[in-house]
Amino acid sequence: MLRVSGLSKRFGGTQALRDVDLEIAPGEIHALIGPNGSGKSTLIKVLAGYHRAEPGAAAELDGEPFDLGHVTGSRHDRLRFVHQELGLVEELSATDNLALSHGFSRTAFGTIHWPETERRTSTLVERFGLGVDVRRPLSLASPVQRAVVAIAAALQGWEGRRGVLVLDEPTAVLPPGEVARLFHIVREVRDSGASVLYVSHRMDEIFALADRVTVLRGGRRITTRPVAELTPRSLAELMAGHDVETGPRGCPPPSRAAGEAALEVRDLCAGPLRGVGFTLARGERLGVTGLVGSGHEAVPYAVCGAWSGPVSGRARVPARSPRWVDLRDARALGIPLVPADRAREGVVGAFSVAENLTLPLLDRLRARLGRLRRGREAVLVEQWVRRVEVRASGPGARITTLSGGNQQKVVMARCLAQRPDVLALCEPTAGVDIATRRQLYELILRQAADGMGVLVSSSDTQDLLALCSRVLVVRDGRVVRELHGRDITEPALVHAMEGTSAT
Ligand SMILES: Nc1ncnc2c1ncn2[C@@H]1O[C@H](COP(=O)(O)OP(=O)(O)OP(=O)(O)O)[C@@H](O)[C@H]1O
Repeated sequence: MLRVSGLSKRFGGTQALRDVDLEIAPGEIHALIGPNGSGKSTLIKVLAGYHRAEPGAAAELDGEPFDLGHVTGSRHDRLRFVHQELGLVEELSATDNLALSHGFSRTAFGTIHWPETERRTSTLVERFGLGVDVRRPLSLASPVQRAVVAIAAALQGWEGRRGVLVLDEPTAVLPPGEVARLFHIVREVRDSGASVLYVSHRMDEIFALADRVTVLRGGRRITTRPVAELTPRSLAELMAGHDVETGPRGCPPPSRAAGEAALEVRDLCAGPLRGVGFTLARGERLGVTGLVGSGHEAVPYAVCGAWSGPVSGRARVPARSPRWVDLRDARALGIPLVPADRAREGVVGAFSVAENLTLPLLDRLRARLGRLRRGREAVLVEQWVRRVEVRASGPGARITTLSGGNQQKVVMARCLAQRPDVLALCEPTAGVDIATRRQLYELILRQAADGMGVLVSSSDTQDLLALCSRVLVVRDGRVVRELHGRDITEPALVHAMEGTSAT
């Protein structure tokens, strides 16, 4: 269905793709996998006509050649894309976003037929059953709902067509229940005769969904294999180029501290949350989880002062002050946040790696008369870039030129560089490859061992199993279960989230 050969792409000193070949068969789900920065998004952006390939590349779709050497708004109607950053206009509604690519329905007088346009949007979006309000601006929707709108936008007018639907890490912000729903849609698209190119870091997804997989490393195609011939371990080895541990991580070390509180929260109400309270000990890693809409993801935002809706409750960080703080002024608690939606909330796209990293530290780096001490800034940036192993062309590189996983490391470094007593994380490993995921886990565990309290909200059970010594399960806005140490298992978490019996 799609054949690409000799595809190379360079950005200044970075060779993002080297002579890559790719072939996708008709009706195939073809996975594309590789470590952060291996060139997956670049390949997709060349296919989409956003980047221009270097001379020598050739491509054809369903037997028709097309040119990868030009930048075009839309390469081919039979290549459809859902990009990592989703490509939505968040000030507009789902209806407007879908109409941007496929137009509005018109009345006989040529004016916009709103009821019909909205009905068309609802039909597409409701396949996912997430209750997206098709009239509200997408900035007010949840990350999951925005992902659904992006997928619906790509699927418009697709039914029964031959072509390739390209999904670049569509599940990065989707909780497990929603992933199953997405798989269903992806299979439906395949069964209707189309092919799918599916980029993911999650091995389980590739084994559950894909027929074949192409592995990229360092911008080169390492291999293309039927998934049935591989095991998670052999695939991880092909990705990393050496033997890799892929099994579930053993139980993380128990929390060092008992007693001394790092953070106390009482009567927290925000979004669906109805009076949540907990104490996080120094050195403890406390998880908060639940199904979509349970409210668990509001917890880190609310204690950092980053929740956009009304908040009530009180909290204190005893190491900073014995005083209780009204959660409407939660910023006074000084807790940094690693947010769920990196592109929207985590980085300033127009800033460099260094500027993104030192943004909250400017007071510390200011000399008399308010001038920034560039030398000190450079040393600090260099230390953290090395410590979290950020791969970038240099500290002055614009943050958006880094791969997703490397951007995540910069966000994490920015929070840790503040030397906080408490760190709050929301979906900390979304879009991060296996090796980087392990590095991030180790970094967090090390900081906790030094006494930092860690509050992590995640819908990814792997994160909770690898990081947490205690997990609060939230249902309908209340904590319904508390799991400790070895009791934190995948089935126990799922049963508690869903409110079903474990037997
Ligand atoms: N616009 C750009 N300018 C400069 N360098 C870029 C640009 N886009 C990508 N790169 C670089 O090209 C390389 C490949 O990046 P790419 O985003 O394609 O990786 P990826 O495999 O999609 O990573 P991830 O899994 O983290 O999303 C990286 O080193 C990245 O920093």
